[in-house]
Amino acid sequence: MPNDTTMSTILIVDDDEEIRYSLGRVLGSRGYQIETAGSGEEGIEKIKAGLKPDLIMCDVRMGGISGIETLQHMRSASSSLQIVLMTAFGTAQTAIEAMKFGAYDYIMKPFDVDKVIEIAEKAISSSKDMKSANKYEKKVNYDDYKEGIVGNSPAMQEVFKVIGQVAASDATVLVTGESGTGKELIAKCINQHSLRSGGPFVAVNCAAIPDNLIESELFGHEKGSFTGATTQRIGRFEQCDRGTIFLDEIGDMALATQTKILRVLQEGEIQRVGSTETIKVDVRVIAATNKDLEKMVKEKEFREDLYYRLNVFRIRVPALRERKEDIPDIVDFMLQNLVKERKARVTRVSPDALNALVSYAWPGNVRELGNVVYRSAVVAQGDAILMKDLPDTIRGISEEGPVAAAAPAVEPAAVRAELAPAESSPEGSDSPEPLAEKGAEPIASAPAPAVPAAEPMPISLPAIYDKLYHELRERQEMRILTLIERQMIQRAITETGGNQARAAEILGITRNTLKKRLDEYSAE
Ligand SMILES: Nc1ncnc2c1ncn2[C@@H]1O[C@H](COP(=O)(O)OP(=O)(O)OP(=O)(O)O)[C@@H](O)[C@H]1O
Repeated sequence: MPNDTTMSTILIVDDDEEIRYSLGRVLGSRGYQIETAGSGEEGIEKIKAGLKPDLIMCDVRMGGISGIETLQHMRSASSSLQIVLMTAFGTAQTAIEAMKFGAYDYIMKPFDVDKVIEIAEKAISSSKDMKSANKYEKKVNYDDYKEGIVGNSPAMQEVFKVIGQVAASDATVLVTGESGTGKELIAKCINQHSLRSGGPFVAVNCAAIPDNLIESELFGHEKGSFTGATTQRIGRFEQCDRGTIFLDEIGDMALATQTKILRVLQEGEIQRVGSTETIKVDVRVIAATNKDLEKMVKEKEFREDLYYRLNVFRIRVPALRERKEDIPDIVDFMLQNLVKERKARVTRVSPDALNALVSYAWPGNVRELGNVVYRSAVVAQGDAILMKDLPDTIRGISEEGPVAAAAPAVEPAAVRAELAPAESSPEGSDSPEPLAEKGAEPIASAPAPAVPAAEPMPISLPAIYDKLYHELRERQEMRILTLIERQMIQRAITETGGNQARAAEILGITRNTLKKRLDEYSAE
């Protein structure tokens, strides 16, 4: 007998009286209160009349409106309702539709009694989690954060004060902090509040550009100045005349280029590569680094004079683990953003999931948090992220055993926003047949190719892979899927140091399939 089923009600919607009876008996014997309806319309009427089931088990094919239509109606009536669809005719289309419109699960008739009970128990427990997440109110007013920087912690308030002090001046600012803490956001914010806000803001990641190209990138070049310079090129400094240039990862800049940056700061002029002509530029420089520049100066890896020039004002952005109290607000802000920008249906986080997010150490800082929130919103089935939707590392489960939390969790304050339309929300789905085109078994893990602006993510992302699989198959673009699959396989091989058994395990395919694919690639 499951725990605490006394208050749990299951509504069975099926036009087959026998199914209503037998399912009702099985679930009733587990202590659930059973309600039945002989059609989708009758089910909807019962909900309208005030019935509040914890779970609806609904047939897909019925006389009158279909199970999918019933699901859509009921979803819009209550976001925490869990709905399991049942069918004797399992097609890929129906399964995809069911999950897309937010079914908790999809089961085939004839039923395996144990399976039905297991699904019902899980769905009801998930419904309870969602209800408990319901009482939380929206934490942040999205429109108050036009700059996209959220943070009420004393540490971030200090950062905001310095931004306010330096913004209006033309002073050079050095922003320091670990990767993903929001240094670029802060640079943008300084620009927005400066007298140059109408001018261009150009960000250059110095670490991403090879040493031999960085000067041409920053200062431009003349035609023929080096092999490959077939046309004249205007550099970033010239492009952002009267604006602000953000030199990210300045600690990775070669000493020769550092000298030229110093000249811009001192003289306000540049020379294109291959030219002796000096060009005046009016550019404010904001630089950022996650390196210890003082140490680099001591070790003669960074020019001391440039360091002093850049360090006129310094903003140190605290790591996320130093301002855990900001996490609920940032999560709320990110979810509101997902609802707004991507029509996500997830608007909340259950208290225990939020607690786990707050407890985690976030080595990748806010960027990592953003990736986790997005990933979890994709796999979440209702309108709330639950504990089960979080990656294992955040839940404290890793291959090495539980992950130590960096600091005690703050009181879980959670997040709530207005209900968003569900149509184009990110879907989680149990793909019935990924890789079916090739007659192989599904790959259950993937990087995050469906997330345009996201950063590199762990490779175990079944829901995103599945979503992509169905979308691409619908558009008959299996070639793209093949390319993605290839990337996944290569990444798994690299990450496991060439261990095929482990790579196959991560990818969720057999070793034979992996071998077959690798043979195909090497035959090309
Ligand atoms: N306080 C914040 N509130 C909301 N979102 C934030 C905050 N700080 C950072 N982000 C988000 O986190 C991501 C990383 O931020 P950003 O690129 O500014 O970090 P960074 O420190 O410049 O990273 P890197 O050192 O790798 O260049 C971005 O998507 C940004 O919008």
